[in-house]
Amino acid sequence: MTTVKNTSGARIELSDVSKRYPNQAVPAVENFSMEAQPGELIMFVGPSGCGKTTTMKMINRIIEPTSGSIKIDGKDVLSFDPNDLRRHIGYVIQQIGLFPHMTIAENIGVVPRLLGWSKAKIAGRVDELLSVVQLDPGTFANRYPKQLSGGQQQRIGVARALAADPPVMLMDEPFGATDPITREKLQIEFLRLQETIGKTIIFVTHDFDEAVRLGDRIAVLSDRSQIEQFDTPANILTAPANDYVASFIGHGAALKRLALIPVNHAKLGPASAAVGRVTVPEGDTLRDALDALILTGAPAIGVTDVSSRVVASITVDQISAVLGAEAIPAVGGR
Ligand SMILES: Nc1ncnc2c1ncn2[C@@H]1O[C@H](COP(=O)(O)OP(=O)(O)OP(=O)(O)O)[C@@H](O)[C@H]1O
Repeated sequence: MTTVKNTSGARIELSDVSKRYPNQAVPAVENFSMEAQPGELIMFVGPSGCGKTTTMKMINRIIEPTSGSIKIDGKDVLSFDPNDLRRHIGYVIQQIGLFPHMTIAENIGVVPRLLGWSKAKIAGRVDELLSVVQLDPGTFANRYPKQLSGGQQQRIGVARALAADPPVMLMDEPFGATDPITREKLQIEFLRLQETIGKTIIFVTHDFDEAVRLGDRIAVLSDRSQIEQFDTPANILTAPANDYVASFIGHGAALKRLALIPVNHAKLGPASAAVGRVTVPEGDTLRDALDALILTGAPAIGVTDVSSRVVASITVDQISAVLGAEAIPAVGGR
């Protein structure tokens, strides 16, 4: 399960939660139960309309549940004042929602201002958060949102959600509107950030690859937010609970699993067997190694240690062996 890390997160418990919108024959969410541990990054993944967003928005009461209970660190969310609750839960959405007439610094400072922080404390926090999301405070603090790229705006959205250091973050397709390269960059940065902040995060996505890349655990949801499987990415890829989950994973489950396994988990060959100049660092994934082997066409490539010395070699067969009996799917599949 989840690796132990620093956490400033809270436990979230949803018990038997249902939501029926007015005049709807079927509930949007029916008897949903789940627990997220402090510091866990939980992905909700499922097709459009299955109830992911409704389920998530009930946690900060943007949508009120029809029945069931939701607790944060044991406290029922219905016992909070809704505005107070929302100030203590970071919220990041795809449309970003930055205020166009406010500078970046003012945007990030919105919640701290509402909480009555001093100007000096807010300014310090803004600088700190801009650095955390890898934007230079001197360059960006006084710009307006339209003077930033989409990826930069999305980083500001994350910084703003973190401003008051909330224990819980809700993220609704936060990187959905960015191009694939920016998206991957944001995902990697976000993972690095979560390593240090350890929030409890519920993250909604359509994209199974994103769920695999980011999640400590993934909830695969079907209609009415029914949980088809709730487990680690590796377990879901290795043993999908049913045909629904298997079809959601799609083709190339083996390749996705490779993206979770470091090169040094394979039984490597001697450094002397490496052919050509292309190498792969031992901390990279088997997916990276396979890509490099396919790209070069070499029978074996070098594996390097932290000081970039070639210390071993790796072949396609050695990668296959890690996956056991599973065959590696055709090149090009993902
Ligand atoms: N305000 C509303 N009134 C009535 N029905 C609604 C309302 N909001 C959502 N629904 C319905 O509830 C179901 C779940 O919607 P929800 O937005 O939670 O799904 P989702 O999985 O997040 O979808 P998407 O990925 O497309 O955002 C859908 O059938 C939707 O049409």
